[in-house]
Amino acid sequence: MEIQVPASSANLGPGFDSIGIAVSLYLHLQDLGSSNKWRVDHDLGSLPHNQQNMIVQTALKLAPDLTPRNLKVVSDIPVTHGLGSSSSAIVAGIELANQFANLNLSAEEKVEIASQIEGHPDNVAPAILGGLVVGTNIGDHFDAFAAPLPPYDLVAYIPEYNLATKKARAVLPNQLDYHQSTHASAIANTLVAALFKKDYSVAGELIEADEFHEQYRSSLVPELAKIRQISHANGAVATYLSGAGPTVMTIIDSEKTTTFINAVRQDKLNDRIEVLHPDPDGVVIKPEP
Ligand SMILES: Nc1ncnc2c1ncn2[C@@H]1O[C@H](COP(=O)(O)OP(=O)(O)OP(=O)(O)O)[C@@H](O)[C@H]1O
Ligand SMILES: N[C@@H](CCO)C(=O)O
Repeated sequence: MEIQVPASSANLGPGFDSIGIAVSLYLHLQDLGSSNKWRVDHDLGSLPHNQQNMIVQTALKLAPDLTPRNLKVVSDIPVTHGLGSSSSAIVAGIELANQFANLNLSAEEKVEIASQIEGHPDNVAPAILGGLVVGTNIGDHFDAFAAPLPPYDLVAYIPEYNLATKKARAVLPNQLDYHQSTHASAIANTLVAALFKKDYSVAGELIEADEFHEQYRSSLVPELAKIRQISHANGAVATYLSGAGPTVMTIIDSEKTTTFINAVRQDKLNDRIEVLHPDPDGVVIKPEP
């Protein structure tokens, strides 16, 4: 049995902590059978190989008596880079418990549990449901709704350096001025309407009008301003900071992607670039090959 979880790109500008899209990079979790203690094979750097691994920790939160297993993780999702690596691990752990403890969780229950663990639904909800998702917590429960899939390429510029979400949240202000917060919220509300109406010209403008987080984080990610400028010159829909960064995401018509990437390279921006697509499926269970 293999569990496949997509990466996710959160915020889309003003959708801070509430909007995210599943994208075509994947974490694959293979079950290699039961064991006397938990073992997680992976080549993802310093992440734990034992019970402390976030995937196992999440599974044990749901099913504390789960029999230990040998697991293998293969993932294209860069860790601490703003593409939802922690959410992919949490969702894989929930699915692991779901499968081996026969929890029979519905998709809604998985979103609820994953959002409680992560604290906000913007990465976990698309990683579970697939596609573009808008959601938040109301009281003690989470609601999430799927919006139409944008028919564009998502070009991820992935700087080499890491940026932990904790560090990128620490630079945010403790308070926002009343008028600034109502305007920031109005921008986000109008973005959601434009996304559901598939008016991507207006949506692009609103994605770049964020007043919640990018201005505070931009000094941590100098590539954001540079790539935004290049994307404007190349007719992109919008460029935004993916999740907490440092990945910079550009939404662009596929016919313009190659020219845009060439322009990025000409500007001596030499880090990893991935041309991604919205993932419509979310977490998927695959039988043994
Ligand atoms: N494949 C994995 N297996 C186990 N734990 C993981 C895995 N990927 C990520 N993690 C955990 O998630 C942490 C990174 O989470 P963090 O929220 O800082 O970054 P991110 O999820 O990649 O970015 P963002 O939330 O901005 O999209 C890692 O330090 C590790 O603890
Ligand atoms: N909405 C979150 C996404 C990363 O977890 C943030 O920007 O901090």
